[in-house]
Amino acid sequence: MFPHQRVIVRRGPESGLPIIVAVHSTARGPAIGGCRMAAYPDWRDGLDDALRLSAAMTTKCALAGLPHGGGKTVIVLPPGAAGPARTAALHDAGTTIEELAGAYATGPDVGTGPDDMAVIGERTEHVFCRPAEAGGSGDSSPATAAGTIAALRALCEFRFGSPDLSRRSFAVLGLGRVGARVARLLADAGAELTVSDIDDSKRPENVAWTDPGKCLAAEVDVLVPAALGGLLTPRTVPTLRCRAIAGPANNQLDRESTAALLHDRGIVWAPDAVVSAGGIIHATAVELRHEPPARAMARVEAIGDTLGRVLRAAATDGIPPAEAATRLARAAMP
Ligand SMILES: NC(=O)c1ccc[n+]([C@@H]2O[C@H](COP(=O)([O-])OP(=O)(O)OC[C@H]3O[C@@H](n4cnc5c(N)ncnc54)[C@H](O)[C@@H]3O)[C@@H](O)[C@H]2O)c1
Repeated sequence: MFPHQRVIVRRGPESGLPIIVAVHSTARGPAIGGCRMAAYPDWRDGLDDALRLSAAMTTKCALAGLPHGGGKTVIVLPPGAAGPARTAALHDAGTTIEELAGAYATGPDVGTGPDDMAVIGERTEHVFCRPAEAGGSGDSSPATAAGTIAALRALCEFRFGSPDLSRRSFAVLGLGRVGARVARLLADAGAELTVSDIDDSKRPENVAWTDPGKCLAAEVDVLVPAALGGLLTPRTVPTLRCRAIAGPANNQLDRESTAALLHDRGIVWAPDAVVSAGGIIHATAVELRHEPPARAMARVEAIGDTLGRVLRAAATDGIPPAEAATRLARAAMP
C-alpha cells in the first residue's frame, strides 16, 4: 500500500525548480514538517527524501504526543547551485502548501531558516518559525538543542546509571545551528567533549577538534550525530567505539535493520524521532496553542521522559529502542 496521504511533485512556476510537498498522515491532526532546500543528483532523490522524512515526522509527532501528522517540503536545487532562484523557489513552496488549505504546515529544515519562512509566509499562513517580527517563534534550533540535552540526560541515566553529564564523554558530529548549541550546553555542564564538522570555520576554541571520520569512530561514552542523516550503516556500525548514541540529526539510520546491528553491538541508540522533537514541540506550543515560554520549554524537557519510556520498554522486551519507538508510535495512532 502507498503509505502517504498526498504527494505533490511539480515544477515551480516561479523558479522552474522541482518542488515536492509530501503529506504522510493527518490521522492525528494537520501534518507538520520542515522545508529542506538542498542539492540532489536527481529530483527523484529529493522525492525519496521527502517521502522518508515525512513518514518520520508522523512517528515524531506521535511519540511527542502532538496532535499532528507528518509532512515535508523539499526544494531540489541543481547540483552546485548558488541559489539565485531562492526567493522564487520559496514562493513556489508557499503556493503549493497554500493549495493544501491547512492540511500541512512547514517550518525550517536543512538549508532554510526563519527568514526563509517569512518568504514562504508571503504565499501561505501555514508556516512555523518565522522571525518574531513576522509573527513567528523564530529559530527552532535552541529548543531542538534543549530537547537533545534532555534526551542525553535520560540516555546517560539509562545506560550509565546517572543523568550527570559531567561524568561522561561526548563526540558531537556537526556544529551547525543545533550541534554548536548542544556542544556549548555539554561544555557548560562540564562534559568531556570532542567536536567535528566538515566546515573548518566552525572550529570552536578550547574544545578538542577532530575530522568527521575520526569523530564518528571516537572512543567516547556517547556519540551525538548533529549533521545530516544516514551516517549509521552496516559499513560504519562495526567501526563505532561509543557506548551509546543520541543526537538531533534526522534519519540517522540508513535503513531500519541497522538498528539491530547497533543493538547486537551493545550500543544503545536513542531514536532520532524522539531526540530531535524539541523544535517542533516548542513551535507548535507557542504558535498554535499560544502557551507561555516556560510551559513550552517544559514540554521540550519532557523529551527525557519519553526517551526513558522508550529505552525501558526496549530493555523489558529485549528489542532495539528503534523497534520499541515504532511500537509506541503505532499505538498512539488513531
Ligand atoms: N534546526 C532544527 O531545529 C532541527 C530540528 C530537528 C532536527 N534537526 C536536524 O538536526 C541536524 C542539524 O540541523 P541544523 O539545523 O543544525 O543544520 P545546519 O545545516 O545548521 O548544520 C549542519 C552542520 O553539519 C555539518 N556537516 C554536514 N555534513 C557533515 C559531515 N559529513 N560531517 C560533519 N559535519 C557535517 C555542516 O557543515 C553544518 O555545520 C539535521 O539533520 C536536521 O535535520 C534540526
